[in-house]
Amino acid sequence: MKVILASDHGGVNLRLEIAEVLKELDVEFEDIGCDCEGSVDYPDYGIPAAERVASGEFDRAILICGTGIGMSISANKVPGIRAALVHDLFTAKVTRQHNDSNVLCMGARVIGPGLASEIAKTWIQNEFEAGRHKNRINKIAEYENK
Ligand SMILES: O=C(CO)[C@H](O)[C@H](O)[C@H](O)COP(=O)(O)O
Repeated sequence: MKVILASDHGGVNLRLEIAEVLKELDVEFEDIGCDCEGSVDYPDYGIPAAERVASGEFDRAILICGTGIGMSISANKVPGIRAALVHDLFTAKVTRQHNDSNVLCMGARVIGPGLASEIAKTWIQNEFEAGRHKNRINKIAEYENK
């Protein structure tokens, strides 16, 4: 699995923690920043990362901003992206099993690094269950392709 990792200025420290988690899990990843002291705009990182998942270059993305909301709104504008904003372990698991989410968004101002790391591990390690959930995802894709 190949993962692309990005954040705005609000998510830099948490992004570096998540990079360590990916190393521990032996997951191949590219970290595209930001490498910022000052303020940046989350769409400038979230949209390119999501596009690189949609194109097939990466399997999944993990995107972090202050709340995770800006990143999730941005990523979900890219056709083919199913970005999930997650701050607990239950939805980290279920969004993989039911939604086949290909982008995980978290808010560095919402949860601490311990929980965020567990969420990232859970999200990386769970698989899509398909079955009835596939029909639902297909309906989203059909709408997107209208
Ligand atoms: O998009 C967001 C809010 O939903 C993110 O949390 C951003 O990181 C945040 O808006 C950045 O805020 P700042 O005051 O410019 O640091």
